[in-house]
Amino acid sequence: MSTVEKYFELVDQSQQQFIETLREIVGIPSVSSDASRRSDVVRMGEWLQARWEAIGAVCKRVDPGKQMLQGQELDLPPVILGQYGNDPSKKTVLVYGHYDVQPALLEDGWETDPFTLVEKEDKLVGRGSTDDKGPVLGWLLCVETHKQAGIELPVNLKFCWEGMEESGSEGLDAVIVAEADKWFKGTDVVCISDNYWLGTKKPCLTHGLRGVSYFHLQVEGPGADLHSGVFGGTVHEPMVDLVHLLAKLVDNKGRIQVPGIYDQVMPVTEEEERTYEGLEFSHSALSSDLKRDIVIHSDERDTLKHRWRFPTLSIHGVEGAFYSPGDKTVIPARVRGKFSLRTVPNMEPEKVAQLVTRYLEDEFAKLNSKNKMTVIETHAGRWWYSSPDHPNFRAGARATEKVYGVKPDLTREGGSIPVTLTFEENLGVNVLLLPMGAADDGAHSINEKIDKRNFIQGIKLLGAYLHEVAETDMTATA
Ligand SMILES: C[C@H](N)C(=O)N[C@@H](Cc1c[nH]cn1)C(=O)O
Ligand SMILES: [Zn+2]
Ligand SMILES: [Zn+2]
Repeated sequence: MSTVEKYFELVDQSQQQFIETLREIVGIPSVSSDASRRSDVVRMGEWLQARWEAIGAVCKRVDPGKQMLQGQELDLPPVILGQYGNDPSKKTVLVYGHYDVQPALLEDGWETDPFTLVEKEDKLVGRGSTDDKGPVLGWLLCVETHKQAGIELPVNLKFCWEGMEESGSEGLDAVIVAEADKWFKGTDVVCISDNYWLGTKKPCLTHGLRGVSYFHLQVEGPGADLHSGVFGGTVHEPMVDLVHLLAKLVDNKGRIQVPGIYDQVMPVTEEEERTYEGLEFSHSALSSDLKRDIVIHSDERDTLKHRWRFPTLSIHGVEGAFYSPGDKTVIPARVRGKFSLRTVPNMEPEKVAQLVTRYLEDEFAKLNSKNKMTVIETHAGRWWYSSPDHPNFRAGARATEKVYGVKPDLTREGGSIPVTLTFEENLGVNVLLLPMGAADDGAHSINEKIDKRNFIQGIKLLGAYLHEVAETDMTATA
C-alpha cells in the first residue's frame, strides 16, 4: 500500500471524529460583520492556533489593527500565520483560508440552528460547513492524520488563516505585504480551498475569481422617523428616493445601467469560448438547486459567462427601513441601500467607484429632492485570473484523479477572494484554487451544508495534493 493510500485509509477510519471536530467549530458563531460576535471570531482564530501548535506548528498571531463597526471601535480579528516543517530539501506550500462566516439567523429560514452542525442523510448542515470552516479544518485534519500515523508530510506547510474575509479582508493585504519576505519567504506555491464545484458530481480546479466593489447608498431626510398619515405627500421621503435610485442601477435582465461600466470589460476571445465546452453544468441542475426556474439566459454558456467573466450588480438590502412583521405606518428618516458589483478583467475598482458615484449623483439631482444623498464605497477587492497551465495545477489535477477517479473541470468562480491576487503579486508564485464543496452547498444562504462525501474526500484531496506537489517540478512548463 502506498503512503497516500495509507493516508486515505486513515481518513476513512476517522470520519466520525472529523465530523465531531467540524461540529465543534461550527458551534463558534464567528460572524465577522456583527460587532456583538467579535469575541467569537477571535475565539475561533485562537482555537485554530492552539490546535496547530498542539501538533508542533510554529504560529505567529498578527493583530492587524482596528476597525469601526456598528458605531464601535473594534480590534480586527487575528491573522494566524503558521509553519509546519522546515526542511530545506522539501518544497513549501502556503495554504490560506478564512475562519469567519456570514451571518445566520434561524428566522432567515434555517430548518435548524445555524450554529449547531446537524447530520441530515448525507449532508452536514451548519453555517461555515462549506465556507470556509470545512476546508480550513480539512488542512488541519490532513496534517494531524499524517502525524498520528507517522507518515512524513512530504512538503513544508505554511498557513494563513484570517477572520475578516466575509467582510472585505480588512487589514490582511498589509500583513501579506509586510510578511512577503519574512514569514512567507521560501513559498513555492499557494493553494486556497474556498470555493465550490460547478455542479454536484465532478470536481474542478479554479483559475479565476471576480472582484467585488461594495457600496452603501445613504439617503437622509428628517431628524427622526415620521408618521406617514401626517407627513406622507408633504415631505421628500428618503425611502422613496432610495428605491428610485436602486431601481436605476440594474435592469431585470441583469444589465448594469451605470454608463461606462462595460467599456472596461475584456472581450471574449475564441480561445476562451472553447473553455466553456464539456463542463459539468446544466440549467436543469441549476434550476433544481434554485428550487425554481428563474434563470435569465437560455444558453448555459451565457449563464457561465455572466457568472465568471462579465460584471454583475446585486442589491443586498436596506438598513434603517421597516422590515419587521406587521404594518407600521412609518416614514424612515435615514436609509442605507447596500449593493455590490462583481468586477472582471480589466475593470479597476477606482474607476468603478467613480462611475457609480457620478451616475448616482446625476440621478439624484434629477429628483430635485431636498434629502441628502451619500455614496460610500465600503470595500473593494480585485479580480484574479491566472493561466491553469502551471505545474501547480497539474499537481492539483493528479491529486483529484487519485481521489475522485476523474479529470477535474477547469473553472472560474463568480465569487471573490481578493487576497488571491495579493499573494500572487507579493510572493511571485502560482496560486491554485482547489475547492472542497459542491455547487448546491448554499454558501451564504440558509441551510448551508457540505456533503459528507465532499468533506471526507476533500480531506483526502488536500493530502494527495501535498504529495503530488512534492513530486512535481514546479519550474517545468507544459
Ligand atoms: C468565494 C468565497 N468563499 C466568498 O464567499 N467570498 C466572499 C467575499 C466577500 C467580499 N465581500 C464580502 N464577502 C464573496 O464572494 O462574497
Ligand atoms: Zn469563503
Ligand atoms: Zn463566503
